[in-house]
Amino acid sequence: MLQNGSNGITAHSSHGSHEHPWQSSLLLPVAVTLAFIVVWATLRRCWAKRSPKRNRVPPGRLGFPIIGETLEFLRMKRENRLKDFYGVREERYGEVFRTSLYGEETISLPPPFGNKFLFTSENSLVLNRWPSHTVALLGKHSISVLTGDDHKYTKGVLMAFLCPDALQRYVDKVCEVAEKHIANFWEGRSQVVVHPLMRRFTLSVACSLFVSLDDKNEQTKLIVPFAALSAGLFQLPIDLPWTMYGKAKLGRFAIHKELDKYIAERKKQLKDGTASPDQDLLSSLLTTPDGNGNLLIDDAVKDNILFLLFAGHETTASTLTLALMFLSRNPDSLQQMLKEQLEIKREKKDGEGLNWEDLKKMKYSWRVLQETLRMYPPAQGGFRKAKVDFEFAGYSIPRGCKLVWTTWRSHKQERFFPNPEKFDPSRFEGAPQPYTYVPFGGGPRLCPGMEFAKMEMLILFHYLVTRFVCSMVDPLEKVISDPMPCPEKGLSIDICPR
Ligand code: HEM
Repeated sequence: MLQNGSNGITAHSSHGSHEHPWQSSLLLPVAVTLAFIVVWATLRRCWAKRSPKRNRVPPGRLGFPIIGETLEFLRMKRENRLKDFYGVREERYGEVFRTSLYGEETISLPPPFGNKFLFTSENSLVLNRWPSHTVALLGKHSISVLTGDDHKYTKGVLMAFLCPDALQRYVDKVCEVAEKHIANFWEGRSQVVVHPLMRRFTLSVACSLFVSLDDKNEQTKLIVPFAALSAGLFQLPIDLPWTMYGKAKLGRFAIHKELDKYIAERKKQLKDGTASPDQDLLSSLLTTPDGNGNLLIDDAVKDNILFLLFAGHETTASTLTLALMFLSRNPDSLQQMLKEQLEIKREKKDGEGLNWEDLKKMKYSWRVLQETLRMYPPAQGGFRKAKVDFEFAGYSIPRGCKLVWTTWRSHKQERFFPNPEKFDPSRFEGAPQPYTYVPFGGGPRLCPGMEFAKMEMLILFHYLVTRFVCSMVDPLEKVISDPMPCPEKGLSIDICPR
């Protein structure tokens, strides 16, 4: 083969002229590029043919083969500039446009009616659909991946555990975890790095309530694997031990190993009566039968506990950290929050904890968190797949086509949130236009942990703002998303007792 190739090239020189070395060295790249273009054009034509009305496919740019526009998307996601990623394309192609993310053509629909459409068409026209490499990390039995009856059953089990009636029973426990956390990691210090501490706190709450795991050493074992899982979740899926994605897979493996232990132990306890079926989420998942009277297999229990521990701590840790950053930068907001929290504290006897009624009074504090979630939503959106061929805004969407909704196409838009770059909790005194404020998603996929997140964040803030005066070490610290938004260096703050 090699010989044939060299003959082909040397045939030129048999005419007497010596070829420049750059001429021969250019032949191969040119041929490869041409082949590339031909394959790419063919693939694009195939896609167009698959759609029922060829001329009504949404316009857009698909970028490079396979990679598509993923690298630009990831870079802008990291820099918190997804507003521009979507904005530039909207300006160029119109409200409904195509891009290519994680190896698949993807259509972006505009808020509010695109969000409404995706949230209300679940199961009839669209299905939830994560990229396959994300599924490999979250697990194929995880609620976030399930559809239809399997999804309904798992959501039912979770909601029994996360509904407001159940949440009221957890307030004491969360207060206890918050008090211990502050005593261990905040009191007696003059400076702390906030984000790792918030991660520790939210993981403690999740471990304690979801799997009754209170032992600090056992909880600590989960911190590194979860950090690896989180960091690799939205990276390019290159599965090597030293890539972010490869490390995330190792993280998942380490978490599953720990969960194997808890499940075996809990099954024993349920059998000998030392644990109850409604003790926590782990017991509920192990003992609640589905419509056919079947119990979940162990892999399904593991995937769901992993997802709950992940979703239940990374998102809230990001929001708590950024809310503290905004409060340090906005003394007026801090004063209003402090006033509200001190009024609640004044009504308490010494050592008395918070209760559900107290949380309802924290209206301004919740607006601070809502505004933080508007400006830096931990979940940038979600993917769906067309279940059947359908039309949207005059465009044909073929069955199997991937669709994306995102917080970034509405949260930072002047027309929905005037002066969108300004931190202004008072904008939540009224309700935002429907389907424009979507940090927790919507429809049947609405985050079931929304009220839980609100409860634990308000409780921690009560203790923090009433006990400490905080100021940022670097007031200009940049926020990056990796994958959740967070100050680049974790937010160092100086603290002193109030
Ligand atoms: C600030 C905190 C949080 C934010 C911003 C958030 C955001 C979201 C979003 C946007 C979705 C929907 C994704 C989609 O439509 O594809 C979601 C789903 C989910 N979240 Fe949260 N979440 C938060 C906290 C929590 C907590 C504390 C838990 C657990 C206690 C939790 C558990 C879940 C679960 C299980 C789902 C999957 C629901 C389903 O597929 O039906 N989340 N979350």
